[in-house]
Amino acid sequence: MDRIAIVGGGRLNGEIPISGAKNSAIKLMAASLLTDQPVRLTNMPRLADTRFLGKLLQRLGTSVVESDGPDGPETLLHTPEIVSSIAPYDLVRQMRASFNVLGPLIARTGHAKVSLPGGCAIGGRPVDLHLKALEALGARIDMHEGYVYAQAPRGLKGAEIEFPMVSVGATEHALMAAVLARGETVLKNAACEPEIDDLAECLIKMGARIEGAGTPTILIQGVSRLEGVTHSVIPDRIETGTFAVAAAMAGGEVRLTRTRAHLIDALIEKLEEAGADIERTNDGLIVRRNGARLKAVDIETAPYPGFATDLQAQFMALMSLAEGESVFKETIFENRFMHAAELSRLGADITVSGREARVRGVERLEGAPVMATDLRASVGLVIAGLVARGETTVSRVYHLDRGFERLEEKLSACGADIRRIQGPEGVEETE
Ligand SMILES: CC(=O)N[C@H]1[C@@H](OP(=O)(O)OP(=O)(O)OC[C@H]2O[C@@H](n3ccc(=O)[nH]c3=O)[C@H](O)[C@@H]2O)O[C@H](CO)[C@@H](O)[C@@H]1O
Ligand SMILES: C=C(OP(=O)(O)O)C(=O)O
Repeated sequence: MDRIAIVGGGRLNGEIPISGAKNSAIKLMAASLLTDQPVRLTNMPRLADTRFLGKLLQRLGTSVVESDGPDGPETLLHTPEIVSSIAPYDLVRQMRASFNVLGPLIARTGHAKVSLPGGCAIGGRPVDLHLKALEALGARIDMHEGYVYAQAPRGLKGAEIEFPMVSVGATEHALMAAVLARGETVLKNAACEPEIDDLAECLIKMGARIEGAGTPTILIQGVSRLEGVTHSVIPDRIETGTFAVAAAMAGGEVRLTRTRAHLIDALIEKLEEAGADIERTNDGLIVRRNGARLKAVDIETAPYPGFATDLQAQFMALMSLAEGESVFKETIFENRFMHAAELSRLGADITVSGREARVRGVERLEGAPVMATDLRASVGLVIAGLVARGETTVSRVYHLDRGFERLEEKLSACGADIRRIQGPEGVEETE
């Protein structure tokens, strides 16, 4: 099992190119099942999650070819025929987004058997909204022994679907299924995350008829088939935000490139309120902090364009050294404060009560062994390690590898003292 060791104290100075968004790439990969033509995804992040999903797609009949193109890493996905409509437990349990193959499989073949998903353990994470949306589109759903069985022998039919709460995954799932359904579908109270816009943009290029993606109401006119496409994955806003927080934490000056500052407006507002200096550029942003201690600010997570729950752990690490007390309210997932206990091992002063955490800024953190509990929590610990005195070792790095491409390399290039300690060969720990 690999660990990451960080010796804290140095500032960060330099440039970090941002990769394609994990949470977009994996949905786009699933969407490639909707056509029998080749789908070329450029600006692809190379991550454990994209690798896992590639394995699942291969099982379903997709050829998956990775290469390096002029715009960085590419993946060519081609599913001339669905050879299996079964997504087995072993390939779905590791990552939530694997479940999103269900809709495309039903849309393409009229039936599917997909294991209930895994993913970060940050709350109950049911899939009822996904299933209700598919039922509304005419699929018959049954559940046995951890598997969802879906049937729509005469194809899917457009419907009006109003989500009782905002769900990124359910919105994407309904969108992917509705593009090949007969007639019109209206999605109300849809999620507005940039990854949904990215998915819709790709589907439109494939011939889908979609209006309103990125707003709470999405209108879809079903078409009978989709074409192949070349599509560049949107920059990863969570990686962008993570490095922005890391720079604000360590101090110095870091230029984030190949990204878009507006994707993290809510975070930028909070970083500025805390006292960091942010400059928006044509291809990203520059984050500076020279000397002065940051001030405590409060955070409440919310669906986009609100403060992203996927940046909450990183910001908590930042606030652990700020002057004053900050209150964190986590409104999306009921169990997403597991990093608090690990940050406390480094000397942070944090009290968690239900969905609220109070962080009283301390003068310094001290390095210690800590354990990653989920993807974003683990990078929050790395950020804390960047400033903690002495060495911090983060174990269970497989969480980190799900969503951060070449993290050590990118931080080292800015002067961080960070290295991976390889675990014994042949031992790959999974969730
Ligand atoms: C792979 C991916 O893109 N993951 C992201 C996606 O997760 P994911 O798509 O799983 O998150 P959702 O937006 O669906 O979840 C939001 C809330 O809705 C609840 N819910 C969701 C579906 C459902 O059928 N029933 C239900 O009750 C969830 O438990 C949660 O409390 O959006 C989250 C919220 O921005 C991010 O933290 C994840 O990084
Ligand atoms: C929670 C995340 O991923 P998943 O939904 O796959 O668990 C994440 O990307 O932060």
